[in-house]
Amino acid sequence: MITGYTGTAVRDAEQPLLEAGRGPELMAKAAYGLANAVAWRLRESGGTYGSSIVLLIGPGNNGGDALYAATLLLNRGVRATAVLVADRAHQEALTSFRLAGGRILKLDGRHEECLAVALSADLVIDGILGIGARGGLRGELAGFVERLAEHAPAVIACDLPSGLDADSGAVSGPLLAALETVTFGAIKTGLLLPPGEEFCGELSQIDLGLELGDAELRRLDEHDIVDHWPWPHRVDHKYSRGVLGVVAGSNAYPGAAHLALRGALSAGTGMIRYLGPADPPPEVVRGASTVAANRVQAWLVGPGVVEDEAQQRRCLDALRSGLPVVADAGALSLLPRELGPNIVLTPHAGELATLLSGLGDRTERTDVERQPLRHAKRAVELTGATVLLKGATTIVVGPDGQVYSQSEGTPWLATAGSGDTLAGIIGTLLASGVEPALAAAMAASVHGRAGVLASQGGPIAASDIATAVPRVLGELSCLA
Ligand SMILES: NC(=O)C1=CN([C@@H]2O[C@H](COP(=O)(O)OP(=O)(O)OC[C@H]3O[C@@H](n4cnc5c(N)ncnc54)[C@H](O)[C@@H]3O)[C@@H](O)[C@H]2O)[C@@H](O)CC1
Ligand SMILES: Nc1ncnc2c1ncn2[C@@H]1O[C@H](COP(=O)(O)OP(=O)(O)O)[C@@H](O)[C@H]1O
Ligand SMILES: [K+]
Repeated sequence: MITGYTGTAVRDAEQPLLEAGRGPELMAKAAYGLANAVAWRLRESGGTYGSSIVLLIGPGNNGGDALYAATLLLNRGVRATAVLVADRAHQEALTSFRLAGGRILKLDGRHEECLAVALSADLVIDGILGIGARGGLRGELAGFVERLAEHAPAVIACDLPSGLDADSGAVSGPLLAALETVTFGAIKTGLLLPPGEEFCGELSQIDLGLELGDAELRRLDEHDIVDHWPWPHRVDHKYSRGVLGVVAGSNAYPGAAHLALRGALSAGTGMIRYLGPADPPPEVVRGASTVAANRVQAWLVGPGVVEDEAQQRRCLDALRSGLPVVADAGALSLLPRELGPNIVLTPHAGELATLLSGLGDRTERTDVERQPLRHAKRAVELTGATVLLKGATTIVVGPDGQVYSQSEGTPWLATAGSGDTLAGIIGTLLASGVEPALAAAMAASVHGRAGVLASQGGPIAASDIATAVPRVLGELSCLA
């Protein structure tokens, strides 16, 4: 499992060590880790000795880390130029850098020269701002970084890409996209959240020996899926594995029902009872026409439910049944005011904006896209439900505040019906008794992996995702 911590949590964890006078030791560890990562990249692109790096140095300790790292690299034969972008820089680190033979330039009005130097380097180290940043890059510096970013230089970010909000992943102003972000002490939550995540490149973490409390955010890996997936036992039968009720499809949109059912079947459900006008596949049992007359362990409601009163009534009945429910698509506009934590809502950014606006918080889709975690948390606060916000990175927030961020997918997953199969997988997990936030996060992970497996780099249809899910689970089961 990958865990994410806020900048504040990292600062708090550092505090006792700083008070004990161990600040220089922490910086030395951070710098050593950064220097190794840079050396590794330089070796990959032709060798360390004689190569050149340019450091963009801001006013705080982030710049200090970069300067100390460069001092180590100067001693290994790397040529290094520091471009000071603020009116001050970490003094001791600057002195070490200068004494080791580093060249120093000031940005101050000399953009053309600094740009030319940066573009001639093998690597640019972004040491402008770290967890002390407040807001994005501004003014003259923003203009310089914007111009440099247009040339897409090879960048390693020190702790985080400067201008990215360490806690939320929000991006305001220009940012240098990194090949790699070398982060210190703990992975900051903003590095695992959109939109900032897209600028981080590969993530590596340098251990500083900090004592951290509970993580703010988790990202499940394959071992977590193996540990928590409801693998069937030898003595299981279809009822013990869980029965899922599905209310999906309408006369206008029968296809969504098929995809949701295929998603649920692909994840290994014990049985499905289907309510709606579509013709279900042979593996699916037709349920009694009212929700109350069906014995199930969980419901999946909403895919393809549009302008169909009978189906909408069933969605509402399921939402009020007290059982775990995944509410997708059409069901998101039918929600009762009070929801419990065992209801999983699965909006994309546009649907979340509509949902929040309907609850009195006027929100545009772009607001959600700029700060997805904040808006997903707001939806949890207002509804009491578990919220899965879909996207290239899918975020799950549970009512107890647990946050998951899953990012296994491929952009080819952005295809009609893809969300219906995801809802099906969540439904199967809920029917098996998996706790809702974990069910949603595992489903997002497996859905993403299935997309990658089905795609092999090329386009996919939503049904291909469902076809790939059993293979993904088969491969994962080998790790068990
Ligand atoms: N605290 C520690 O013990 C350690 C910190 N480390 C490094 O220290 C960094 C944090 O250092 P600092 O607290 O000095 O913070 P930064 O290096 O992020 O710099 C913050 C300073 O930049 C200025 N600033 C803030 N927002 C700005 C903006 N939008 N535009 C222009 N200037 C802005 C302010 O003057 C602020 O004091 C971490 O990211 C990490 O790289 C590491 O050395 C490990 C140990
Ligand atoms: N760029 C992307 N990269 C990876 N996954 C994506 C991307 N865009 C969308 N997805 C995933 O594809 C699915 C799309 O769901 P949704 O928007 O509900 O589509 P539909 O309603 O057509 O089924 C979600 O699981 C989402 O996380
Ligand atoms: K930085």
